[in-house]
Amino acid sequence: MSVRYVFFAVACTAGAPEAYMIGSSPGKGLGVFATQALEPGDIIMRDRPVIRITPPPFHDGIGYSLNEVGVLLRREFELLAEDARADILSLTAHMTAAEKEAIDQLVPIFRSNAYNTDQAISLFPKVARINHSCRPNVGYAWSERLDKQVVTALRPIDQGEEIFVSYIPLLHSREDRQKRLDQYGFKCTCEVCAQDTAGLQASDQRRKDISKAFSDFEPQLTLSVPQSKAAKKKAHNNAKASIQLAELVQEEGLADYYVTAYRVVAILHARIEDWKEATLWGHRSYKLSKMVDPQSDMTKELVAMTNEFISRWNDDVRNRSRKTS
Ligand SMILES: C[S@@+](CC[C@H](N)C(=O)[O-])C[C@H]1O[C@@H](n2cnc3c(N)ncnc32)[C@H](O)[C@@H]1O
Repeated sequence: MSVRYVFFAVACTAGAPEAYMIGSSPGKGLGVFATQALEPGDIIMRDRPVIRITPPPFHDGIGYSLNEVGVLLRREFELLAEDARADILSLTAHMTAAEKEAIDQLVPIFRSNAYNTDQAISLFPKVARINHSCRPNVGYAWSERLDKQVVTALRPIDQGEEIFVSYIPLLHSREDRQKRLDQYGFKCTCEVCAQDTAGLQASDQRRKDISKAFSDFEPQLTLSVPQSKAAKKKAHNNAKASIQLAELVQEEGLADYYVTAYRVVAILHARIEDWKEATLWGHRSYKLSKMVDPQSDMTKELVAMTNEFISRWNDDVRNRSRKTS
């Protein structure tokens, strides 16, 4: 990838060199690029919020009152030092014609760049430079303990490759994804959206199939083992089909969804008491979940669940060896 790098704001402190730099991304303004080859699980950046607000009440069908958000933002902004204010005002924002005329552009800046962080909404000056892709290569998680947003590689990334997150849920057709991205004011030209018609149709179909499989499997995601003959047969078919789901997610390169897909495969194999496969997929899901957020409820659930599968697998092996001896 040939990119003309624009070096700026690369903090050079003692310790490991930064794994990223901010540079120009053709057609997308600025973007974030890997300064070294990265492996899944490598942490790319930890960024502290420059502004964090607890949002006003959310009104169904309307959303947040922009006036109320504006007041909260202005209050926080006024407390900041000059350079922090300049950082915020330099961020890219999609604005309506009326907003362009307005003196206060904090709301559109926040809307285009902020992330949900537990009960709050936060603006991170470096994370805000990460562009969107419908096939992102990094994940992110808010760490209350560190007071930072942590960005982690989800798959191998080459030196110089651009880092992409996803701004939207991805299990939708290109047309539907574009509708959601309209609020950011750009037409997505990521590697998925830039494919030819045949490639796009295949991608849309895969995402539709993945989404359908997730909702079809949802009611089956309990750890109780089916008892009737018919239910057992269905559970075997589901376990088989869940492997196809994991393969489909991998084929589409949806690294954001690996944890969820592998968890489904693990649970559906537990329902047919295939403890070896349940353990294998449970481990896969856990490892990826831990990379992005070691403290998340999902990671904790996967530890407990996979340990249960291991213990069942152990029992199975012991029982079998008792029978044969
Ligand atoms: C959160 S900012 C990302 C950083 C931004 N490129 C910058 O220069 O500061 C979001 C804005 O980046 C641009 N952008 C992000 N992803 C893009 C994409 N896939 N294609 C085109 N523009 C994109 C859009 O202008 C969008 O409103």
